[in-house]
Amino acid sequence: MNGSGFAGRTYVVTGGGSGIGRAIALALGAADARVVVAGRTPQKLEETVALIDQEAGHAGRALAVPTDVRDPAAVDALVTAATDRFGRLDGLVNNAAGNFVAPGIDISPNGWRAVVDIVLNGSYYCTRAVARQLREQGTGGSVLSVIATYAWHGHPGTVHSAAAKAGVLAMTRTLAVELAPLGIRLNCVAPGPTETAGAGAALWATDEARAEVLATVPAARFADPAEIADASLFLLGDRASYLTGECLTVDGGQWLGKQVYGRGATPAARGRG
Ligand SMILES: CCC/C=C/C(=O)SCCNC(=O)CCNC(=O)[C@H](O)C(C)(C)COP(=O)([O-])OP(=O)([O-])OC[C@H]1O[C@@H](n2cnc3c(N)ncnc32)[C@H](O)[C@@H]1OP(=O)([O-])[O-]
Ligand SMILES: NC(=O)C1=CN([C@@H]2O[C@H](COP(=O)(O)OP(=O)(O)OC[C@H]3O[C@@H](n4cnc5c(N)ncnc54)[C@H](OP(=O)(O)O)[C@@H]3O)[C@@H](O)[C@H]2O)C=CC1
Repeated sequence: MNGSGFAGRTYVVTGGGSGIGRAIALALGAADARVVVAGRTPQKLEETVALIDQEAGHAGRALAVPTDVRDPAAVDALVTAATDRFGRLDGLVNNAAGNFVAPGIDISPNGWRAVVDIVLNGSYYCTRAVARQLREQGTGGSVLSVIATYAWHGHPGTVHSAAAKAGVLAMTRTLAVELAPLGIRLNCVAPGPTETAGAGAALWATDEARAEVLATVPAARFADPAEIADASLFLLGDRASYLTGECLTVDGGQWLGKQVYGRGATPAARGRG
């Protein structure tokens, strides 16, 4: 990725201690960016930092800042820690999320709040804090939010997450217009089912559930987190310099392949996956 424009830039990645967030953090590090990873579990963040340092061949390219994105004061402190360490910011990846499968009618107010606070409120607090820093610097920058296709088609069993991801998409489109004069671009990436421990535990914990998910994907496989990271770096970086308020779907055709009549319409559903 040399020559991609990331060298020397600094990006905050929430949920950077695992799964897709770690893959994005590693891809940024490999592109010579400086990376600040934030999440609730220090050990997972330090592992990501060690992997970035290992790839770079030296320490100092990455920083772990334990942060709960639901706490606006902690998010402000995250941005302060990042700028104290690296001098400036260039962008943000809103990747942190929480999820579980339950009928909407049975989710407790606290369960609803847990997911919406992380996904929607956390993304807003982080976007606000980073955008204020970019405005102060007068440099512009780029914000990417990781959402899901059910932000627009909905999905039974995850009403809290679908509603929160839809909110993040609306936030992105709104702020893309408000912040364009400051040179700040905002976009979303919507992954399809991606092989991560977090999503596996939350959404397809059994072999049967996993097979059901796979049957919905025309490409007949899960995504590798590195494939989501590739698309993410495109949206974050200069090759997407005139692109704002958009959402790039990276789902192996899953949502377009939704069945509207009886028999399975995808190769996997027909047993050829
Ligand atoms: C296509 C896919 C797209 C998206 C993929 C992803 O997002 S993958 C990303 C996947 N990665 C992750 O999800 C990783 C991060 N996930 C997490 O941190 C947790 O799953 C969290 C979101 C619940 C937050 O945890 P926390 O420590 O802040 O909170 P807590 O433990 O105290 O619970 C709060 C409330 O939620 C309730 N509740 C919880 N589970 C269930 C359930 N199964 N059933 C019903 N309710 C449930 C719990 O009972 C409580 O309510 P109560 O009893 O007080 O009324
Ligand atoms: N994997 C998939 O199939 C899909 C994933 N996505 C999205 O991709 C993103 C990454 O998911 P994935 O990598 O699969 O799952 P993970 O569970 O690995 O990632 C979630 C991350 O969010 C962090 N996090 C959770 N709560 C908070 C919080 N309150 N404050 C700060 N960080 C928090 C977790 O770290 P910690 O617990 O240490 O805080 C974890 O690193 C999410 O936005 C998810 O919705 C979208 C579509 C499909």
